[in-house]
Amino acid sequence: MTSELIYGCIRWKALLDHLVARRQDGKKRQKAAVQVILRMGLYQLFFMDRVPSHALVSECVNLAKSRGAAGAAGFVNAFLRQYVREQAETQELIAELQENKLHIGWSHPDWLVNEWVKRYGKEGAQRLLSWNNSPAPIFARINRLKSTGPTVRKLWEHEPITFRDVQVDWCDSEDLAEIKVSAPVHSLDSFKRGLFYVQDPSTLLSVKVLDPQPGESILDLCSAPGGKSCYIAQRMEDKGKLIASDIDELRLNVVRENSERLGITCLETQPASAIDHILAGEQPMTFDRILIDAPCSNSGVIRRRIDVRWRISKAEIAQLHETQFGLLMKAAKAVKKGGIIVYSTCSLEPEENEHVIRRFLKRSETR
Ligand SMILES: C[S@@+](CC[C@H](N)C(=O)[O-])C[C@H]1O[C@@H](n2cnc3c(N)ncnc32)[C@H](O)[C@@H]1O
Repeated sequence: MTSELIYGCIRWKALLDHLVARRQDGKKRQKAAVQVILRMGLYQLFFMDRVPSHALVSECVNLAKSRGAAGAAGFVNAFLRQYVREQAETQELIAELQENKLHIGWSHPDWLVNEWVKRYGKEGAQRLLSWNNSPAPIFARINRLKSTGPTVRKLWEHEPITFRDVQVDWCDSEDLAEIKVSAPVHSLDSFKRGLFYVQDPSTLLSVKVLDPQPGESILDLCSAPGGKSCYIAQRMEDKGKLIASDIDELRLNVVRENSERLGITCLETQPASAIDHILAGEQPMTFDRILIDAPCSNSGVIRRRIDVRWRISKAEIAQLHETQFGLLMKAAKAVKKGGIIVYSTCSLEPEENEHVIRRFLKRSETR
């Protein structure tokens, strides 16, 4: 309930702030604490059905009193009560905003919505915006290096976890399940024993395309926290050499923890600077296959990374394009003749995807 309230207020911030602002009569914004309390009240009223309206109003008033905004308690009370009375009209207003002012109605940055409407049309953009605002399920990938799908499912029957099978074209259905856990995932014995990894099925697609084979040498250039590296190791049957690299050395610790928990032995972590060093040598080491799971705006995973929409900007996307292009150039130096490079992002923006590839191919043609 608490996390739903926090996530919901972040997701729907622009719409909730619009509902606050239209009652302000041109006055200045509320104090930060009051604004947050109003958002929480409105979110519960319009998006959660578990809290009776009288209870949420009195909770918000108490919060104002206990959070140094006692002077605003009367205002919070009157403000929320008016919305309780006008609940039906406000629902209609929200539906109208979702049709005609998409960035407010679906609570996304204006510039991003404009890009998506241009690219996907209004209906396509609305579907994407609505998807981004729906809570994301949790998935488990079974670790075949330690167990099998049926064995792990049997064990789960004795743990606080429910599951259902998941079918995708690019993965064996035995390997995937959607899970609901009523305790922290890391407290489960099956998790501690490394029998599964929490991972969205979409993240496995680039590894399937990479098609790593046992005995090969593979470089994962941007590997932290290790989701794809660990799946690469599984597909290599833990045989061969897998270098998991990243610019962030602290996050490489997490790759090591994950790979140890999953019982992987073919993986070795290396900071990005070490890869640069290897490539600068007289006879640089080269790899059969390289994955570049590039740092990106994450505009394609806003459903899961709920704060991303309020952090990304056009300028940042342009900067990311440069980093992504640089990584592709680095991979080109490190791949064996006839080897394979897979470039993937979690972004929907062409600047981070096809524009990077086109620039790379154009440059390669002229060499
Ligand atoms: C999308 S995440 C990788 C997710 C990872 N492949 C997984 O499946 O768990 C991108 C990673 O790129 C790393 N990164 C950013 N700039 C980098 C660079 N110039 N060289 C190498 N890694 C970089 C970030 O630290 C981040 O961990």
